[in-house]
Amino acid sequence: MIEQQIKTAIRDIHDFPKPGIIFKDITPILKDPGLCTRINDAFLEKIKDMQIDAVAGVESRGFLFGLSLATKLGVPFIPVRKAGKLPHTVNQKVYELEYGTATIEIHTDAFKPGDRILIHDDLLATGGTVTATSELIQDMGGIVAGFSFVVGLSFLNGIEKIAPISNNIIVLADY
Ligand SMILES: O=P(O)(O)OC[C@H]1O[C@H](OP(=O)(O)OP(=O)(O)O)[C@H](O)[C@@H]1O
Ligand SMILES: Nc1ncnc2[nH]cnc12
Repeated sequence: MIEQQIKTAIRDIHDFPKPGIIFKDITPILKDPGLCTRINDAFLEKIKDMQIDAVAGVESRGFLFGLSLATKLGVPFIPVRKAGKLPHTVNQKVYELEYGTATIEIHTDAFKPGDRILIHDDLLATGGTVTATSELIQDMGGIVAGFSFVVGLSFLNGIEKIAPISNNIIVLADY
């Protein structure tokens, strides 16, 4: 089963990037092309009835499967980047982190108003990053069609945070 295969591949790194955090390292997945293909296929099977016009992937680990999903679906990929990285004109959203704030940006011409967008990231923790992404997409006239994650940390209640935005939430491996 795909969930078990993902969990077997992922390694826990204790106290990274700071004391007390157990970091879910997905890089062993990337060394296994067969597993990457099965992850893509699992997403595609769950996404197929969502009528997606574009996939938005969140920097940086959201780019890994986000682009391959968009390519397989035959739709555009939208890079959602941290402030100052995108070269063309941008719209931006400032959001709260555990301490301080962060800013994400999307190119102003990344999609059309009314487009149905799947937001993809490698991991759902508190849901702060994808909530800010959703708000930015909605401010720009897009519709959040759903979310997809390789990993979910359900003890951080991210699903409760994002469910009011869209109930189409795909998590392949839940902790
Ligand atoms: O649900 P949240 O609490 O918002 O946390 C999840 C986000 O945190 C990680 O990204 P990070 O900021 O570490 O950046 P990276 O992908 O560039 O490593 C992860 O890839 C998600 O984007
Ligand atoms: N525990 C964790 N492991 C990997 N990425 C994360 N992003 C936020 N929390 C994380």
